Amino acid sequence: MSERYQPGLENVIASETGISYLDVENEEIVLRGYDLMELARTVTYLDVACLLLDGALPTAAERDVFEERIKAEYAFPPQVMSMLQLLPKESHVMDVLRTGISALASFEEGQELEDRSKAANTRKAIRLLAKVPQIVAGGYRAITKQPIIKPLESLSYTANFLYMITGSVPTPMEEAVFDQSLIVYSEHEMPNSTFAARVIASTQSDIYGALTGAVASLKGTLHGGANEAVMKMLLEAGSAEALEALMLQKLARKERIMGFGHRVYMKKPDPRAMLMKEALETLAQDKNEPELYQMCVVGEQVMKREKQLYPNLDYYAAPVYHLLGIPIDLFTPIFLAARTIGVSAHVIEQHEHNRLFRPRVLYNGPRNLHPEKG
Ligand SMILES: CC(=O)SCCNC(=O)CCNC(=O)[C@H](O)C(C)(C)COP(=O)(O)OP(=O)(O)OC[C@H]1O[C@@H](n2cnc3c(N)ncnc32)[C@H](O)[C@@H]1OP(=O)(O)O
Ligand SMILES: O=C([O-])CC(=O)C(=O)O
Repeated sequence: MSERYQPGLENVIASETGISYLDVENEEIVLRGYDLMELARTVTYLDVACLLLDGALPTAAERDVFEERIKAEYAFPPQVMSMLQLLPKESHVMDVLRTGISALASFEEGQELEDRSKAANTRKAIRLLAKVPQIVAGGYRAITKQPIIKPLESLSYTANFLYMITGSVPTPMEEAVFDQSLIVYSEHEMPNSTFAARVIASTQSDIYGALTGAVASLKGTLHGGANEAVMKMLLEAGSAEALEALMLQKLARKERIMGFGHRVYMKKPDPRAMLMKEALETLAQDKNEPELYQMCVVGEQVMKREKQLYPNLDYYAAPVYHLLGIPIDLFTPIFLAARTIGVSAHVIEQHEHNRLFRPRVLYNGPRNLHPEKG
């Protein structure tokens, strides 16, 4: 048995994969052979979803068929939505999402839930693509006692997702920015949530269980939960000067600043953050909110100066979502909705080339104790 122990499994190779790889040295996020940043600038989220599931980019006609397959799965079990409506309004939307995804599993018919074949897992991934955004938007509306907005099939997948959240059909520019954010959130090699999903899938458990585990992982502020924390910090500060002061106070108290640092990029920029920074600049101009962009840039400079830390995706995705009129409580759930396809691809791969995850420990507890007799 290897005695090498890496706390947090830092730099440990946990799996072989053909899905994605962070080539930090060359500042490239490789996604099935493509550069994620190039994909985000040139194709749509559904193209990337197809690429993740099938291993190849679709033609325009194939992408249309894929979109139709998703829309054909828009029908949502009313029992699940009624159940979500019973949850207390204080519930975290990630908990609502966890409950909703878990409950959806019970509505798979026949042997479908237990079928681990690639074809069956792909069908379930497509159903999840259709239904997870409805749990995000509808679940939030359910607990906040707002009317639930049903999907509009005449809208694109991405425009409909935003429409179900805000109640307004997005402008082409809003749709494009939101779509780009979904692409950059879609897949990222082996983050904690994907690892959790693969560990669960490795017992031959089903895709819903694996995704439910990923939701629980992604909720934490050291992972997906950071995007909500970022927006709260930006709103609390309210101006560039106040943000600088707030960050310095937090750093003096040895607190972490959400949206900065990354286990893999470490002291290098997260390319996705830079793309969202561009999107924020464009959106801020369009919405006549240049101060928000300026404030974020100042925050970035402060962290570079004080800690040599760069922003991660969550730092710039948060203000983008804010300007799109999305409530903060939905930021992390949207991350999960976008990541559903990446996690699904990993579950499919895990089931196809499975070996049970079962590591060992470095035991540091006592030994040779005995219960007292009598
Ligand atoms: C899309 C995503 O999920 S990206 C991640 C989103 N999460 C966040 O933004 C949360 C804030 N960031 C962090 O907490 C960390 O950078 C993590 C969890 C993402 C990565 O952490 P790790 O790889 O475990 O690094 P670790 O926690 O060992 O930090 C290394 C050093 O950098 C410091 N550091 C790292 N991130 C931050 C931060 N955001 N603010 C302040 N200091 C930080 C640590 O305090 C530590 O300093 P020290 O060596 O003086 O003690
Ligand atoms: O890779 C990670 O550890 C976290 C992250 O950025 C992501 O999941 O997008």
